[in-house]
Amino acid sequence: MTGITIADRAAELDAADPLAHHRDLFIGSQNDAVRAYLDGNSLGRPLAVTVDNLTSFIRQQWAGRLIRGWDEGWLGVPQQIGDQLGRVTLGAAAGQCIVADSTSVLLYKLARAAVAARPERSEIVIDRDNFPTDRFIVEGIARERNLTVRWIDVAYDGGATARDVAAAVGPQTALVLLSHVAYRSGHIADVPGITKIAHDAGALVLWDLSHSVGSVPAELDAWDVDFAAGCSYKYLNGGPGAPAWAYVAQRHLPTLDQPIPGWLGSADPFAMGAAYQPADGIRKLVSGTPPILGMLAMRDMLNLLEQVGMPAVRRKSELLTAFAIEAVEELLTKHGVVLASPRAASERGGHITIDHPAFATMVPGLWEDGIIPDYRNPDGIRLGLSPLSTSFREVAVAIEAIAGRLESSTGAAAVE
Ligand SMILES: Cc1ncc(COP(=O)(O)O)c(C=O)c1O
Ligand SMILES: Nc1c(O)cccc1C(=O)C[C@H](N)C(=O)O
Repeated sequence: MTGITIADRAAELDAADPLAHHRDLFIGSQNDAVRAYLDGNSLGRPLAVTVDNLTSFIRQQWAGRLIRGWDEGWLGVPQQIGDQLGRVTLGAAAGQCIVADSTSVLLYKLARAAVAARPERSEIVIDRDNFPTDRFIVEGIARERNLTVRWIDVAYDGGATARDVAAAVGPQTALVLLSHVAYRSGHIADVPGITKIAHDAGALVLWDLSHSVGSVPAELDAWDVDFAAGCSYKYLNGGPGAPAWAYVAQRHLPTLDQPIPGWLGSADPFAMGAAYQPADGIRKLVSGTPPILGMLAMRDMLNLLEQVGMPAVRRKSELLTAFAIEAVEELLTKHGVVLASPRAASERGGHITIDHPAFATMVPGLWEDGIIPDYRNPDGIRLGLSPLSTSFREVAVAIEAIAGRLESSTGAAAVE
């Protein structure tokens, strides 16, 4: 025992954090009623600048330009933000990313397009611990197209590995759908290694980047990824229900056959033509009218991420999760709490999960006390640490609060 408490360590780390001042840019970060917000991996905080930018869009663009706004630039916004996203955090050259729909709908469109591109093959590979929407969509497509789902089992504190995928793929694999960062354990998949294994088997890959985008940098072009999609309301701070984004590698764009051909993804929407003729580039993934208001907040966060740079964001993220693990080991392990996330920083994304049977009923009380993590079945508390808006102090406050509740429920009979 050094005599240094977890709260002291947090204060030291906050004082040494070169990114600490960015926290003040987020509305609510100084609100004392929320003592620790550790769910920015589910819904990021709003940036203050977003209030001004949304207000000015409504006053000047919407009210001022009215229907003329579409011709004057709104139709290009999904692709402009997509290009910025590609440049800032996805490692994707322009023309391959677009903002549209929800992540669920984009995963459906991309997975359907992928299996259509491998018509002679009969299997889709996915892991059993993938986020429910990913699994449900794969099962739905399998039913629609008479395909088989080949499931990969993963460890509770891990995710699908290259070895798992090598054992699962074969001449019948049309598509492998996996998450870059696992929504529960936070495990980072070996995207380039797994993509190569899938390609060597003749299959295509679709990566869900919902839990990495804006926190863990990606190199989609260099990793030779075929398709990717992800949420924008998590580390991209797009706000509740903000539209998702998709990536289609340039080489697939000419032949991509997406299953919801709508007028705004057609080559000449205002020709009001008799037959669907897809647009040339990534715009063919669009089906209907883009939700412009919903995608403006994400642009503000991308501007901030671009200014700070993803390497610095990732460094802070690694320090936050490392500190969270240190605090768990110091305060919670003695109460039987188990880390359900990888220990190696290089294998861990921006959140960690800790398991304990008491967690199933603990989270509502924590929320009432202004400590906001989330609960994930069967017995996990997930601590989501959003690099630019989470302080080390918040991590310490949350883990001390969890320790306090475990102590009172077990009569402080912890094993030292
Ligand atoms: C990994 C993952 N994929 C997909 C989704 C679904 O996103 P949406 O509800 O926007 O369709 C989520 C979050 O809800 C997620 O965490
Ligand atoms: N999208 C969400 C929602 O509409 C309500 C509550 C939570 C969410 C989430 O994003 C959950 C998140 N994808 C997760 O990993 O659990």
